[in-house]
Amino acid sequence: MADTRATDETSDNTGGNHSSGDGNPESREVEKIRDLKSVLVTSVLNLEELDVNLYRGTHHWVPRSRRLFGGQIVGQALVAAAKSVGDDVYVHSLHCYFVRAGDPTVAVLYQVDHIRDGRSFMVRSVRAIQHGQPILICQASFHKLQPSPLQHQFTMPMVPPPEDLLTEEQLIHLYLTKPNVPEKLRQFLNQRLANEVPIEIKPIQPQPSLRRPATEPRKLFWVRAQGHIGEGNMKLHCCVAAYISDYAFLDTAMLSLADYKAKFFASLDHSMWFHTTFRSDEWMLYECESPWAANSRGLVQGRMWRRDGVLAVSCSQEGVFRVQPVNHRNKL
Ligand SMILES: CC(C)(COP(=O)(O)OP(=O)(O)OC[C@H]1O[C@@H](n2cnc3c(N)ncnc32)[C@H](O)[C@@H]1OP(=O)(O)O)[C@@H](O)C(=O)NCCC(=O)NCCSC(=O)CC(=O)O
Repeated sequence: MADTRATDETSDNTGGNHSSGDGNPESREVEKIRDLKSVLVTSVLNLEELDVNLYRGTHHWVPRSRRLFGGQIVGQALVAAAKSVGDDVYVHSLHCYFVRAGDPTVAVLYQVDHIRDGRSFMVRSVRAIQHGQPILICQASFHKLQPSPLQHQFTMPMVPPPEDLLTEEQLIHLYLTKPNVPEKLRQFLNQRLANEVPIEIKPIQPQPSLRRPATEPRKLFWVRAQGHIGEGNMKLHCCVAAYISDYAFLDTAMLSLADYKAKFFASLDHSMWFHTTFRSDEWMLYECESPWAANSRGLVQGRMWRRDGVLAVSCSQEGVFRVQPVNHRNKL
């Protein structure tokens, strides 16, 4: 299982032709959009400095739950923490609790505490605040680069390259061209299309219908930030990865249960470990699995792979799930 190649990349696990664009007008349109600077950089993660160690963040996309997207709060908290450290240290891990639902109608304040500045490691604590109360507490630790001969990593799963797969959006368009799509499902899918989440996803095994069988709680998809970010700013790529890592992650735990839907679900905590350099605006394979669920909670673990097979980020999260049976006759 272990691959001692670790961070020195040479091969590409996905095979296939990796040139972007296939000459058709739709692909060219997508490439044009990709030339625009990512909204994650221009707006979502662009915090306003209010005072020393105090920042304000605003929102771009809000999920259907009408509570703030957890990835946005974690990403913004990491931006605030990273502003308080020098350019010679990089975030290597963060650990957060979502203690209250975020209110999408007001901005979020981020207050940074300097916990410790050591010789190799620096630790920061960030509180995200709305209405005078914390909605998230986050500890982030930063490390100087200290190369070592101790190196290993798991091997990236073999999957088709992103160029051979359709985006979620393209899959939905394709599905909607079919005759006899139930009205409720059509409405649901149209809502998905209206979603302005600044992330692109290409599922490895798409599930086109709401009515899916119970499966192993594991899924794989290619993911990247929408728009251009560019090389060079590793701090920023880590903050964008924090945003991305919470999207479509927690529902992995629901895959083992068919014929139920989550009446209420929310992430309780979120942890990340950053292993090496990567580009969050380039395709990364997100491997998500849930080793356990019971007692109205589920644990999910994720690995983000660079497409050359290097393990870039590991994540884990526990969520609360209140489920109820789906009445298919009414829904479809
Ligand atoms: C996790 C918490 C809800 C825990 O708070 P409480 O202990 O007060 O909550 P609670 O359990 O009493 O209630 C939560 C909801 O469950 C309902 N509820 C409670 N007991 C229940 C039961 N036995 N059966 C069915 N439902 C029940 C409540 O009415 C309420 O719904 P109702 O509220 O409808 O009345 C809170 O800490 C919180 O909101 N944290 C923030 C979580 C978050 O926003 N994470 C990031 C976004 S999620 C994300 O980003 C992932 C993603 O979207 O993919």
